[in-house]
This record gives sequence, C-alpha cells and structure tokens, in this order.
Amino acid sequence: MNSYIKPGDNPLLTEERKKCQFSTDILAAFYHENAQKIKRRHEIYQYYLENKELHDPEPTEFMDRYHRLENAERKVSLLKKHVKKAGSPLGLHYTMMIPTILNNADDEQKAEWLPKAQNLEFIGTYAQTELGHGTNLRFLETTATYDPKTQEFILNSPTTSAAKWWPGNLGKSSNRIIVVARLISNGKDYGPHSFFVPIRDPITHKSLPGVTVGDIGPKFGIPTVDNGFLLLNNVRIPRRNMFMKNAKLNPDGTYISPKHAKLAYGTMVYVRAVMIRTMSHMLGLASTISIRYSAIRKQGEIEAGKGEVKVLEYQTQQYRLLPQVARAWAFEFAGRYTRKLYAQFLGGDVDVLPALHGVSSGLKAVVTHQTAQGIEQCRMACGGHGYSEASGLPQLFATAVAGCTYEGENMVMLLQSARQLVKIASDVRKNQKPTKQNPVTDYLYKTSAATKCKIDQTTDPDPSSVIEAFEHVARRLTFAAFDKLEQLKQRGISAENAWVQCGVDLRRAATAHTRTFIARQFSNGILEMRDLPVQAVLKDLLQLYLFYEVLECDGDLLYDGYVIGQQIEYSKNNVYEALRRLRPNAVSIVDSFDFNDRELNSVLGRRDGNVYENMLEWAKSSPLNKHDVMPFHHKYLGKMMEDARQQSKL
Ligand SMILES: CCCCCCCC/C=C\C/C=C/C(=O)SCCNC(=O)CCNC(=O)[C@H](O)C(C)(C)COP(=O)(O)OP(=O)(O)OC[C@H]1O[C@@H](n2cnc3c(N)ncnc32)[C@H](O)[C@@H]1OP(=O)(O)O
Ligand SMILES: Cc1cc2nc3c(=O)[nH]c(=O)nc-3n(C[C@H](O)[C@H](O)[C@H](O)COP(=O)(O)OP(=O)(O)OC[C@H]3O[C@@H](n4cnc5c(N)ncnc54)[C@H](O)[C@@H]3O)c2cc1C
Repeated sequence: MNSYIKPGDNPLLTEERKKCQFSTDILAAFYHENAQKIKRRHEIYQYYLENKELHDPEPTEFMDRYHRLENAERKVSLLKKHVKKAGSPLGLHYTMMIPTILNNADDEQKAEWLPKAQNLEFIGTYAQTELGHGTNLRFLETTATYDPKTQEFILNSPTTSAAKWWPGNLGKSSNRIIVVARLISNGKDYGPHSFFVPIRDPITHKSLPGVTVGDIGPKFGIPTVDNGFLLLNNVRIPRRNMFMKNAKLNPDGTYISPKHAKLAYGTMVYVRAVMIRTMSHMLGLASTISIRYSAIRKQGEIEAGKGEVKVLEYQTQQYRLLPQVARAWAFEFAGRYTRKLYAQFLGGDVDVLPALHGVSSGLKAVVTHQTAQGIEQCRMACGGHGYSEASGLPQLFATAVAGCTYEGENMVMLLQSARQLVKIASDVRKNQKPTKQNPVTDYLYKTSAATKCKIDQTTDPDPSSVIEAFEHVARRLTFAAFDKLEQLKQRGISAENAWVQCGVDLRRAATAHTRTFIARQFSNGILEMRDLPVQAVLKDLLQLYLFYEVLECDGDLLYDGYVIGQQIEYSKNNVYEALRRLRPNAVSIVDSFDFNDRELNSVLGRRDGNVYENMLEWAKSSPLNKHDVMPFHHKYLGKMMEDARQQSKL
C-alpha cells in the first residue's frame, strides 16, 4: 500500500513502510488536490534527475552568497528552457509582479505587460516597504508627482528613510518593478498607489539615470534572494505607467477613485491567501525530514537488554512531531478556503474583500507562527544532527519565520482581524443581525450552543464538540475585548488609544477566532475523502489536531468553567490515543506529502533513509576539507603551540 518502497532503502524505513494500513497514492493525491498533479510532480522530478545541468555543482550550504546567487541565476535561466515556472531569483516576479498586473492593471496595460512578464522578457518585483516605514502604508514617503504638461509622473525618494528597503530580487535581478508611492496630482496627495517603473537598462542591465539600487546584505536566512534597496531621484515615467484598473488619473490630472478604498492592497491580500499553502508545505517538509530520521535513528533501550529503539517509539517524540503533520493538513484545508475566496474576488466580486481581508490576515499570522514553531520543534527533535545544515532544517526555519514579518507583521495582521471581530461584537450588542452571510464569523452572532462543553471520555469523539468549545473561547475573548474597549471609551479615552490599551486582548481574540476557523476547515475538508482507510488516517490526524489545540488553550477553556479538569484529562487521553493509532502509519503519512529529495534538500530526510553514509559524504564537501592542514595553521595556532613548547623547554 506504500508506493515509496524501493530496493536499497534503509531496512528500518522499509520496515515502517510495510506497516502501512492505507494507500499512500490516494492520500498524496488528496494533499496535492488530485492524482494528475502527483503524476506531473513525478514527471518533473524525473526530468530534473535526468538533466544534470539543473543540479547544484556542490551542496549550496557550502557556497557564499555570490556563488549562491550565480548558481541560482544559472539554474533559473536553464529552467526557462525546461519548464515555465522557475526558482528564487524569480520568486517575487511570480508571487507579486504577475499577480499585481492581473489584479491592478487595466485591460490595455495587461495586454502590454502580462505577455512580456509571463515570457520573462523582464524580471520584476514589488517595492513597497521603505527604510522608515513598512506597516504604516499611509506614511510611505516615496512620491509620484504628476506633471500634466508632459503627462508624466516624477518619482522621488525625498529622504534617506524613503529608500525602498527589503523587496526580494530588487538588488540585482529585477529591471522593471512595481513601486508603491504617494500619488500627488494638482497639489493633492491621494496616498499610496502602484506604478510600473523601469530601473535597469533592458540590454546592459545597468541602473538607469536617477536610480540607485543594490543588495541590502546578508539576512537571517534566504541567502539566495537579493533583497534590495532603491532610491529614486526625479525619475520620469509615462502617465499610463500608473496601474489603472481601480483608481485612475486623467491626462489633466483629475483623479478617479476606486470602487473600494483598499483595492490597491490587492496583491498583499493575494499573497496572504496563497502563502497558507506554502506554509503547509514547509511544515510538511520538516515533518517528513524529522519523522523519517526518527524512524532510522536508534537511541536508548526501553527495556534493558532488548536493544536500542527507534527514537520514534518515544511518546515524547511522537508528541513533538505528529501534531506538526496534523497542522500541515489543517493549513492545507484552510488555504483552500482563502484561495477560493480570492478567486471570487479576482472574478469581480469586490464585496467579498472585507471578508477575505479579515480571514486572510488572521490566518497568515497564526499559520506562519505555528509553522515556524513547528519546524523548530522538528529541528530540535533531530538532536545534534538537526543543528547541522545537512538536515535542511535551519534554512527551512529561516525561510518560514520570515513569513511572520513579510506581507504584514503578524501582530499587525491579528489586529486587522480583530477589527472585524469588534464590529461584529458591536452589532451583537445592538441586537443587529448580519447584513450578509459569512460562514467564518456567523457563529459570533449566536450564543453558546451548550453552556457546558460536551467533551467526554469517548476515544472516538465528535469533532463538533471541540469546535463548539473553540467557538465558545473565541466568542468570550471577542466580547471581553469589546466590552473593555467600550469601558475605556466611556472613561473618556479616545477610540484610538482605547484600541492600543486593548491590543493584547484583541490579539488573543483574533488568535482564538482563527483557531476556530482552521479547525472547522479541517473537519469539513476530510468529509470529501471517500476511501475508508485513508479517511481513518485523516480522522486520527484531525483528532490529534483538535485535542492538541484544546491543550494549547486549556486555561481559556477552564477560565469560566466551560470545561472542567476532568475534560482536560479526557482531551489528553484523546491526544495519546491518536498518537498510538498514528504511530504505525507515521512514515507512510509523511511519504504521502510526496516531497522528493530535491525539495527536501536534507540528508536526514532522504527517501531511502541512508543517512549516515550520506552525512559523511556531505561533510567531505566542506571547503575546509580541501586542506589537511589549513594554509594559515602555522601562522597562528601552530605558531602559538610551537611557542608554548619552546617556552616550556626553557
Ligand atoms: C522559490 C522562491 C523563494 C522566494 C522566497 C522569498 C519569499 C518572499 C516572499 C514574500 C515577499 C514579501 C513581500 C512583502 O512583504 S510586500 C510588503 C507587505 N507589506 C504589508 O503587508 C504592509 C502591512 N500594512 C498594511 O497592510 C496596512 O497598512 C494596514 C492593514 C496595516 C493598515 O492599513 P490602513 O490603510 O492604515 O488602514 P486602516 O488600518 O486604517 O484600516 C482601514 C480599513 O481598511 C481595511 N483594510 C486594510 N487593509 C485592507 C486590505 N488589504 N483589504 C481590505 N480591507 C483592508 C481595514 O480592515 C479597515 O476596515 P474597517 O475596519 O472596515 O474600517
Ligand atoms: C524576508 C523579507 C522579504 C520581504 N520582501 C518584501 C518585498 O518583496 N517587498 C516589500 O515591499 N517589502 C518586503 N518586505 C518588508 C516587509 O513587508 C515588512 O518588513 C513588514 O511589512 C513589516 O514592516 P516593518 O518592517 O516596517 O515593521 P514595523 O512595522 O516597524 O514593526 C516593528 C514592530 O512594531 C509593531 N507595530 C507596528 N505597527 C503597529 C501597530 N499599528 N500596532 C501594533 N504594533 C505595531 C510590529 O508588530 C512589530 O513588533 C520583506 C521583509 C522580509 C523580512
């Protein structure tokens, strides 16, 4: 039933795979949405294996940034020949440039820019954040002042803090970019708008007059991406280089407002909606690495004299790792929802934007945070080898944790989600009904279905009792934060200051609301699976997810007596029971994420499980090992020891 078994694999992994009680093919197709996608994934991987020019000449962990960027550019240029979609020097081109054209360009602009972008005739990025401002877009300093005489915009960075800072692929790779700048026309400031700006010559790739651009230097991770800075000094672009699907500017400089004030932020909403799946994949990668490794790593005897056991036998190891697998699945279902909502928005339904913004901002924050935390758990669960770059986990963590910051700092995003909750609380207090159905927030209008939680001692529990418990917590925290806000306002504190004083409570409400949403999506999502053995595995994962989350918020559940201590004990038992049931299938479940060795990029997580011999091979690639004696040895340490020996002879 496990189709990942191959001759030559580590027998400890084969032993695990032989225990599989379901079809890995069916589970893999469900994770990647259909069997066709799995087939295509396998074809692409096979193609990669056969085309050596696409391989890295040495492990990239041993390359400096210069050679990493060169190697990445080499592979990307080759990839264009091989497949349409390529890797990191084009990351922002695909994730932000093309979506902005689709989302913010009018038909004529789209006809001009989209084919060129898709054909990679230029490379672009999204330059919004500045040295001095990222979150608060209204205070961006870059200006685009309209000159009706020439029908051009003049772009300027008036101060040092106005320098664009951070955009991925801005430093060295991009030549046509989106600049977010404050539009000024006829002396009036209309706030941030997007402009299509050439920054490098298309032939020589030299920066254009008035443009100062470069790389911002090494970061916490993602060394292959050339995040950049940019200063603009009286750079002129034609009027039609302002993105005009929503807001427009006539040749005489008169401004036409968009249908919704925040349509200009559409690209950020898009990325927040799609990055949920990317996070699921990253957590899936980390889980695959750590669970496969835990199945070949033996350490300690459980019963003296019976031999060392795989570390995966320890309940503590299972408790660390299997909830990460469950969360990866939960995030996948949550991401499907936000992508569907975004498709509705892109199809022209502008009214869906507030709901989409509400759900995607909370979800982006919770999912990136839990993904980063989960990867770090996986890394620590691999012991010392998890600390080596050979595991792939340090770089994976460094990449994932950036998601807590980019596309809206997480705390700020949770507070955006809380705005929606507070509005609903205000409606409820005024006995107002929802103006339109929203399956994500409608529960807030209802009172608790039961005054007491229904979790009991059954080991095959109904998910709805847990979801109701999460709804109860989210409702209580939302109304508590709302009431506190109102009390502060009644004491004469301004609405804005009251908001700041309730920040922590608002964040907690938004987190609880997001937990409820994810749990519901997971619970609904698995109903689509008809194959009974696969359904059983997904139910075990759901059970683990739900009761693990109960334990994460036990204080909030106990706070008002909605659950009693005994129910927390039942919840613990349900976690342990789920771990026990999942254990025999653990390797097969992560196999079903279907990540190949290129994607895993980990000696510990290889499909064949042959870890130790490959660790030795990997270490031998270290440039330090090109020399038995380092050329500078006798200058420093050698000399120091020689001096000490000479001195002791005196
Ligand atoms: C193989 C490849 C590997 C590559 C690896 C590299 C990975 C790189 C990946 C990503 C690149 C990252 C890119 C970026 O980071 S781009 C920059 C992102 N920047 C941000 O996200 C900035 C965050 N700030 C904001 O979004 C906003 O400024 C704000 C939401 C914090 C506040 O906006 P503001 O205009 O001040 O609004 P208010 O708070 O006053 O709210 C008013 C009103 O508007 C609503 N609202 C706000 N935003 C939106 C929105 N986007 N859509 C819909 N509605 C919105 C808000 O809710 C209020 O509504 P109200 O309560 O009803 O009044
Ligand atoms: C790897 C990476 C890639 C990036 N790529 C891009 C890119 O391609 N294009 C681009 O334009 N930008 C990019 N960025 C920038 C990114 O979008 C910003 O860093 C991010 O939006 C946060 O803004 P900031 O840095 O100004 O943080 P700040 O807003 O200064 O945050 C600092 C602290 O202040 C808090 N804070 C700020 N405002 C509030 C508030 N209103 N209420 C409560 N707390 C608040 C935050 O929670 C945080 O704790 C990237 C960043 C990184 C790290």
